[in-house]
Amino acid sequence: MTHAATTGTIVALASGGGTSAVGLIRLSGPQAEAIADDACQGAAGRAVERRATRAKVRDAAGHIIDDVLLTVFRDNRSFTGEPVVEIACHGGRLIVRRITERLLECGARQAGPGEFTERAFLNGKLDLTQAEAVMDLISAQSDLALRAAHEQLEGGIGRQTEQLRTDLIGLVAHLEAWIDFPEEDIDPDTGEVFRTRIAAAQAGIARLLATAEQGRILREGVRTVILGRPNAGKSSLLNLLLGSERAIVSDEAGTTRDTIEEMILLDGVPLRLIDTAGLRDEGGGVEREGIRRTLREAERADLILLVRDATLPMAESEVALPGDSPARVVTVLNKVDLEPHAGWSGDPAVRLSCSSGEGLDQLRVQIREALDLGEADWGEHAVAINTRHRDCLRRAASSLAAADVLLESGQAAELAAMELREAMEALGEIAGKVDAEEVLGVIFSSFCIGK
Ligand SMILES: Nc1nc2c(c(=O)[nH]1)N(C=O)[C@@H](CNc1ccc(C(=O)N[C@@H](CCC(=O)O)C(=O)O)cc1)CN2
Ligand SMILES: Nc1nc2c(ncn2[C@@H]2O[C@H](COP(=O)(O)OP(=O)(O)OP(=O)(O)O)[C@@H](O)[C@H]2O)c(=O)[nH]1
Ligand SMILES: [Mg+2]
Repeated sequence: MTHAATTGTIVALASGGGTSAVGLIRLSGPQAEAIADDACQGAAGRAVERRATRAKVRDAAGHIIDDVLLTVFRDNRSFTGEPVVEIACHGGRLIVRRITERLLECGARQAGPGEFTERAFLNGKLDLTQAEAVMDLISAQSDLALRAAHEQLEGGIGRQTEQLRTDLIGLVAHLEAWIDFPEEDIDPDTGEVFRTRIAAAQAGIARLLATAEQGRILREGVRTVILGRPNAGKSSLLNLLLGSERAIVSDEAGTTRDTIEEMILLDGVPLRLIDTAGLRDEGGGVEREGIRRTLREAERADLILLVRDATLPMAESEVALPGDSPARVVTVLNKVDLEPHAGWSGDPAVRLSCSSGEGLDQLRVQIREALDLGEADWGEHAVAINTRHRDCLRRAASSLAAADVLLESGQAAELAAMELREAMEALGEIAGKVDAEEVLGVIFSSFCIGK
């Protein structure tokens, strides 16, 4: 989102950029209706609000640019919370360009990235987590990701963090009143009561933080790295899981030189599949660089599919996994359609033939099990925080921990109050609501100081 002051009446194409049956151009700002009237001979002013109205957009010389449907949103009842006019035109590139140019000529300016949503935020229609959810909705690649984005758009995360912040406001108010007005008849809660309330807030933060991993998976996919010796069938496995011939497969060892990434859905869970260069000790130049990249991917993996060749004895590189990756591992014995090597030993999770597809269902089951994505975690109310929320929550958690230590020592109430305010501020950043006046409001309304 832009952070420049957002003023004036902005215009932008709201629909996709290519050629389509209909394109949607949005105008938002104080002059939206007047500008649309200029371009459409008063049709916007005559339109009933929120009702599609037929109109013609004309250029300065009076020539028709297009036959359109206008929708006028008045009294700030709109997505952005300010006057909006939407123009549904024919979706040709030239038509869209000419209409946009005409609206610019009539006094609109081109919107910056995210500026409509930014205005919705500034006008209080959305909090920051909801604005982020709009972006998540648009980029969702799976039904689960969509559901999580909808949950966030409904205000789930904003509500939860605001509740935590409200609890802290009460706590800070109480603590500061106690510090500032020791002679007043304020119930001097003992440090223990304060600390119990801090512990409750910490538990709430921990619950939200625990969804970060799920949020990352929803947004980026499970990093699934396909490892194995050259020619084991790694690229064949990528292609099989994808259902298309994405990677080059050949009987020449060392075919894949650089990593290849593709997203797939496994029972609705997004996996980012990463095909790698085969691991072996010899080889030089390009191949060695390929192996270096493979090792780096292995270190960052959530899941490793270790592909072994059933027709060969186990190689040195297959005995131990490279590095000390924390990833789950599923061992796949490939080429089971061929005569197995007599000396093959081990207990693979899956016996697979990339050539025939035999064992693919079993592989899916094993991946699902290795990921341990219980149904409950991915159910209806999938709240999943993003990295910005995580960073704010971590800051809040460390301030709360500091406040707790100070209160435990029993003598640094002022410092503890400062830490609590820091925690509140960090929480407030999540929904974009930071307001120091609120604490004062609570002090004076609930404690009647100076009566
Ligand atoms: N034509 C069109 N379709 C769209 C959008 C849009 O801006 N225009 N949206 C853009 O993302 C999404 C829908 N989101 C919207 C959210 C709020 C309001 C709105 O008019 N809010 C008013 C009135 C509320 C009501 O009557 O329910 C308000 O909040 O005051 C409109 C669309 C997807 N589809
Ligand atoms: N019979 C049989 N051949 C297979 C199977 N899977 C792969 N192959 C063959 O094995 C050879 C190597 O397959 P690739 O998928 O290119 O192997 P890779 O692990 O990606 O190899 P590099 O990229 O060189 O590391 C090709 O000739 C494949 O057709 C299988 O299940 N059965
Ligand atoms: Mg390959």
